[in-house]
Amino acid sequence: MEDNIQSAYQEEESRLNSALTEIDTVLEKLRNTPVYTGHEFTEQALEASREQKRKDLAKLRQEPYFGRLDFQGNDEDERKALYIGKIGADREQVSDRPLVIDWRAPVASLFYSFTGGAEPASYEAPEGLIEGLVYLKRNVVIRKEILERVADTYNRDSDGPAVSDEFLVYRLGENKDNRLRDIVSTIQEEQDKIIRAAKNTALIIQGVAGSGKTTVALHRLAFLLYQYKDQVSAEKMIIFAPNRMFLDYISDVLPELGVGNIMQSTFPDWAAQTLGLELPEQDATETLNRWFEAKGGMPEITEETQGRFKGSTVLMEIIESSIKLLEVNSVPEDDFSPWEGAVLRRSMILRWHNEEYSPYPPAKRKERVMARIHRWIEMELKKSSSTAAMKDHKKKGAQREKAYSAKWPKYDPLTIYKQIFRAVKVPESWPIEPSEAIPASVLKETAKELKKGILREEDLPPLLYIHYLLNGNEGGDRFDHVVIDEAQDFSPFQIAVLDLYVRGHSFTILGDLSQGIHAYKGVHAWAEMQALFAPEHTAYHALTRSYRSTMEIIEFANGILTSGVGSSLLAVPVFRSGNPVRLISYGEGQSAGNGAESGRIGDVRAALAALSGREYRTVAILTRSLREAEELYAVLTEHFADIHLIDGSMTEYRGGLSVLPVYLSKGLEFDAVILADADLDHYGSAAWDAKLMYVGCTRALHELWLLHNGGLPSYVQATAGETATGWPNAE
Ligand SMILES: Nc1ncnc2c1ncn2[C@@H]1O[C@H](COP(=O)(O)OP(=O)(O)OP(=O)(O)O)[C@@H](O)[C@H]1O
Repeated sequence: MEDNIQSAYQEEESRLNSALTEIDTVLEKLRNTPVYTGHEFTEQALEASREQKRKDLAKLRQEPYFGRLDFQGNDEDERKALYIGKIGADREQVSDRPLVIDWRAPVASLFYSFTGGAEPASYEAPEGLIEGLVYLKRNVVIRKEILERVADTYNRDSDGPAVSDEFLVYRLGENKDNRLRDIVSTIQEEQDKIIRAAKNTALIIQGVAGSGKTTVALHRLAFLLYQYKDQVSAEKMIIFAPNRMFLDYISDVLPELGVGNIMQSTFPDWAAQTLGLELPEQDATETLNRWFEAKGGMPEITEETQGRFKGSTVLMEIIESSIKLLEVNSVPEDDFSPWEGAVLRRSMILRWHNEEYSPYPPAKRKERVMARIHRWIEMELKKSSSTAAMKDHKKKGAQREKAYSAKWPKYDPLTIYKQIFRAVKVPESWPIEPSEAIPASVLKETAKELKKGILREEDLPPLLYIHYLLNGNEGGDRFDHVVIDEAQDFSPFQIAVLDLYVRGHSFTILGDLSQGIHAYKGVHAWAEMQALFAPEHTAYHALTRSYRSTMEIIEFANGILTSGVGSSLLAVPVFRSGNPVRLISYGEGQSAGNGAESGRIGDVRAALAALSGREYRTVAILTRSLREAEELYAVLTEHFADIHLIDGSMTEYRGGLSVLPVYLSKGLEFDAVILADADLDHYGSAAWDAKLMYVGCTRALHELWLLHNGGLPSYVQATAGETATGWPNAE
């Protein structure tokens, strides 16, 4: 066995050396080609492509490939060793295979989809299905041109039948810094299917915590750009994520995959920009506080809860019928007379409005009709009997034109939204009625807030929809693809509005219902979103394997899901074992008798000291509320100079030691997590409390400690059997 590993290493080292020499030769040639600086278009394009190649090869040199697949197609005479890397590279001389195959190429899909066994394997190529035998699947770790590791995950000649997880486990065991990383070398079959799914489908993905949803979505973007290079462009793809700090956290993955320029935004930021509105900065934090800091637990959520109602397609229908009525009744009742003796009949204006300009949306239509009226006035002016009369008509005409325009409905989204909710007076001639379908409590509350100028996140989809119905898609440009991460917090209305701005329903919608801690506005079942699309335009995938955490942590978190959340969407761990989850009661041992800092604060501090003393790069303390995070931070910052508080207003994620409320930890991960106050005083017995705790526990990669005051929620007790209790050195 040793000998095999040794010879595999030598074989790969020699192949690496020859690959590097080949890259150098091509690079040298490119560098010696004089840079074209002239004005000839074709030459400029060639120069741009040479420059891109210079950059790609310089990058490729550092880590030319990560995998090798030996494959022999049924029609081929011999098996070929295919080397797979993040960027493809051709050979210097003409050859039957490239120097490096791009991981997104059809044949590279075998590297991910092949799960072992003696049976032939196949992949979909442009020329049809190619079938053959896989002989070897090998992972090769190269860093800065040095071969560090060779691991065979399948060898037809010597191994058992299945592809082994050994290399994956090695990769998962590494510590994390402050950035999400690419996973090209270890993409799993279930993930690969999503990454390579056809473009024009609204993919809805339910994935357990740590199943790689965010990572997979980013790889999918890179794949779509490769596979559909003539149809899509990075500038027309967008990722929606919950907050700006999360966008910062994921910002390295696409550049690592050689992809740039993809837009990244939060829904409120994009909506505000599209609407040309300035949103008050504190809105999101204020909303979070309202739900998460409420004493006595989460208020009850029903379909009449503001967020749920405003995210529903019921409101969409109300808006649609309101705008239709407004449109039908928009042309003022009277004929238009710019001055005595000149009359433009309403019937003519109606003809323009209802026939000639009917393809335009209402606001544009009004603009066209008013421009036509303006031209009519100018023609009429020419008929004036004298210069003095013309001057007089011109003045009167301008005034009456303005007054006539003011009689039309005000085609401004916010005004119409306020009218629908009766936050402003509605002119009698405009038939916007408060619909009986709006629950009285929502009507009252919204009118009150709108009068005060308060706009919440849930007001944005309806505003955008009104904007779209009034103006159409103004820029005319649509997204080629939209990714929505943490989609369980999105409402059906949000998705429906986005669908108006995307070509071919091309969505990747990812989330986890068990992490639906924003249930006051998000979906409660994926069917709510699937219902928005025709069956042929949507597909559903479930990711059940969790890659982030150790088996111990996953099993513990599964216990919370079963007995607290009441969910059967349990995570299947990769076989990676670590320390047991630890439950520590305040005041026992470590900090007892430590003066003012005995008990809770002393214990949190001791736990942080213990965990940050190990070889972890990121450690987080998760509290139930922001206030508690702030309080702990104030004390801990005296002892840990490099600790930081995450409070929802950050735009950058720094890694290291962090304190944050559990609801802001969603999407992030840490080597070690200390869940402070994991007790009944902070987490009630409702499913929502269990979801919060589930989110907190599943942030940990290697180590999870729960600190509490003795009274544990039943869903923690139910799983306590598989944990360790008390301080490690007290055992
Ligand atoms: N195939 C894989 N190979 C190696 N690491 C993986 C793989 N899939 C996922 N991971 C790792 O698992 C962790 C979780 O991934 P990610 O954050 O994308 O999951 P998620 O489903 O979005 O999680 P959550 O819903 O809990 O936020 C990351 O560290 C990621 O690198």
